[in-house]
Amino acid sequence: MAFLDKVIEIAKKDVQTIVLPEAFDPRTIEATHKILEQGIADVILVGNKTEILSGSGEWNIENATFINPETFEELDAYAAALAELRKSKGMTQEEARKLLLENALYFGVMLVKMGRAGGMVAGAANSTANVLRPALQILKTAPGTKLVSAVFLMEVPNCDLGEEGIFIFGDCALNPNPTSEELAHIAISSAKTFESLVHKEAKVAMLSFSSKGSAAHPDVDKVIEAGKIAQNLAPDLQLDAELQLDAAIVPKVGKSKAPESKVAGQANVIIFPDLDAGNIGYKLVQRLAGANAYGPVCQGLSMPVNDLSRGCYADDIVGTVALTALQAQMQSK
Ligand SMILES: CC(C)(COP(=O)(O)OP(=O)(O)OC[C@H]1O[C@@H](n2cnc3c(N)ncnc32)[C@H](O)[C@@H]1OP(=O)(O)O)[C@@H](O)C(=O)NCCC(=O)NCCS
Ligand SMILES: CC(=O)OP(=O)(O)O
Repeated sequence: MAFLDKVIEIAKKDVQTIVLPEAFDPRTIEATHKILEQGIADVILVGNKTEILSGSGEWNIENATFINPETFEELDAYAAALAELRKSKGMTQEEARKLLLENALYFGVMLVKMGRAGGMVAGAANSTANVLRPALQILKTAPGTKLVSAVFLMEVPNCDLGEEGIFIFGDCALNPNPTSEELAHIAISSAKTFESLVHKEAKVAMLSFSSKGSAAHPDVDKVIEAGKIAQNLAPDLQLDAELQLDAAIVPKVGKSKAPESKVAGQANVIIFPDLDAGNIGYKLVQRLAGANAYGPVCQGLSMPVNDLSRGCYADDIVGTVALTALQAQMQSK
C-alpha cells in the first residue's frame, strides 16, 4: 500500500475537521471534493457559500461546512479572544475584528484555536510567511518546544533508499538561517515527526558539504556543533553529523566516507544546514525524481497548521489534509 493510502486509512477511522481558508482557489475546491468523497476529513471552507459554490464547476462540495466571517455569529467573541491573545502587541478588539474579516488565514487559525476545527491547511494561494505568521502568533509553540520548523514528507518512486523511498526533509520552509542550537531542535522534532507519521525508527543525518572532516569551514563547524547539541538533548536518537547527502543515504558511499557511522547510508530523516539548501533540495527531488512532497508539515506548533507550495496540485492538498488530520487525531488523544 502506498504511504499516503495508509495515512488516509488512519485518517478515516477518526474523522477530523480541517479548515481550508483558500476557498476561491480551484485546487482547494477539487481537493475538497476528493477529501469529502473519500471521507478523509470534514472540511470547513471560509467565505460566502453562494460565491464559492458558483465557482465550484464540476466538483461536488455541497457537504463542506461554509463559514463566512461577515455573517459569522461568533465574530465578536473571536475578535475578543484574538485581541486578548495579542494584547501584549497592542492589538485592540476593533483591529482584531477587522483582521478576521479581511484575512481568511487569521480567521482560519482562530477556528482552530477556538476548537471549531482540528487543523488548517493553506498556502496554495498564499506565501509561506503569510500562512505561518498567524499560526505562530496565535497558536504558539507546543509545551516543551522552543522552535517551530517545517518539513516535507517525501515519497520517492521506485527508490529503496531511506524507508523504501520515504524520507522527512527539514527545515524546508520556515527558519532561514538556523543556528547550531536551532538546527539541533529541528533534527529532534523531525525525528519525532518521522516516527509519528511513518511508524519506523528515525535515522537522522545532518547534512553538510563535508563528511567527517573532509572539508574545513565555519559552515561545517555549525553542523558538527548542531550534531553534538542534538545528541546531548536526545542521547537515544540515531543521529549523525556532518554528512554529505550521498554519504547519508547511499549505503556504499556511507561505508566509504563514514565507516564508523551507524546512520550513514541509511538515513531516513535529512536535516539541511539552512533554508536555501532545504527549500531547493526538496524541490529538486520533487521535480526531477517525480517525488510526492507532502507539506510543509509544521512541527512544534501547539495545534496543527500546515502549509502548501503555491505550485501544489489538488492531490498534494488532499495528502497534506490527511497528514494534518493525523496530527489532529494525535492532538485530541
Ligand atoms: C515565518 C516567518 C514569516 C516569521 O517571521 P516574521 O513575519 O518576520 O515574524 P516575526 O519574526 O515577528 O515572528 C512572528 C511571531 O512568530 C514567532 N516565531 C517566528 N519564527 C518562529 C519559529 N521558528 N518558532 C516559533 N516561533 C516563531 C515570533 O516569536 C513572533 O511571535 P510574537 O509575534 O508573538 O512575538 C519568517 O520566519 C519567514 O518568512 N520564514 C521563511 C518563510 C519562507 O519564505 N519560506 C520559503 C518558502 S516555503
Ligand atoms: C514550500 C514552498 O516553497 O512554498 P512556495 O513554493 O509557495 O514558496
